[in-house]
Amino acid sequence: MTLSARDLSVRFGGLQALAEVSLEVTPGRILGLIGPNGAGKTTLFNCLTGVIQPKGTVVVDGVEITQLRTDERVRRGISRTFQTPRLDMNRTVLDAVMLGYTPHLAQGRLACFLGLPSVGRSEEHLRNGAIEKIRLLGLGGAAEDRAGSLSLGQLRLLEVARALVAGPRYLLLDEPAAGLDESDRIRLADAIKNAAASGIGIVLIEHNVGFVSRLSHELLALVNGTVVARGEPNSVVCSEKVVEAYLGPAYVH
Ligand SMILES: Nc1ncnc2c1ncn2[C@@H]1O[C@H](COP(=O)(O)OP(=O)(O)OP(=O)(O)O)[C@@H](O)[C@H]1O
Repeated sequence: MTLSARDLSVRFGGLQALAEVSLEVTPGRILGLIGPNGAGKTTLFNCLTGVIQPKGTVVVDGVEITQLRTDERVRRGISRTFQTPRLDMNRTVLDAVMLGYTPHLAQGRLACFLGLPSVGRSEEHLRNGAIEKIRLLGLGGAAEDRAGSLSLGQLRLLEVARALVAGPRYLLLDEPAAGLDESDRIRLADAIKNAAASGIGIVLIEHNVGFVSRLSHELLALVNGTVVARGEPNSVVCSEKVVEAYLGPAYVH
């Protein structure tokens, strides 16, 4: 069981946004993805989720999915959040989170997805599942509020809840901690750890190197579309190329 990308390359005109990038994440593991602005982190997520068709291959649990559409990849167990939350701000928080079920509903596989004998009971199960995730992310008091009334940090938490209701085996989080205060950051960290402990493989893009290092089993560092370091978090953070990318050559000994 693995989500793996092999030799992904993407060009935007003259810009090499990704150059032969490979990664692997297995159930229960957290892979942190770091790198300065423009390094290619979101582009890599776009390749894994089908927003962009790269050169190279993407394989989930032994099945190549490189040519599959985004919704088909969700049904194969890959969910994501966006750096800038993509939400209808007029919906309630609960309705927005319930949209996470949509790819499963579209296939009429809901009863199967929920493990239910009949679809008759499914609406209640859907709501309960969504409410559980909303509470987990600390938004329980806001379930019936308009999404538009939430802060940007809370909208990011809402996106995590929405991604979780889809029942992913692999969860891709694009800067979920940006703009969160300390208590929300702790709640988010707990939710990520719990998701991993439940067997979900997680890829976490994060600029806060301390936050991502503490949470991740492994880090992968990208600079200008190229992998410059990967492995145990402390060794990646201290590696010459990562220090140079973040602080400049003057800081490299
Ligand atoms: N659709 C696009 N068309 C042209 N260039 C793009 C497109 N998407 C991304 N880029 C460029 O590709 C490079 C990588 O962008 P990407 O958003 O993947 O970086 P990132 O590491 O996620 O950065 P950040 O941390 O700022 O979000 C950047 O130079 C960006 O300007």
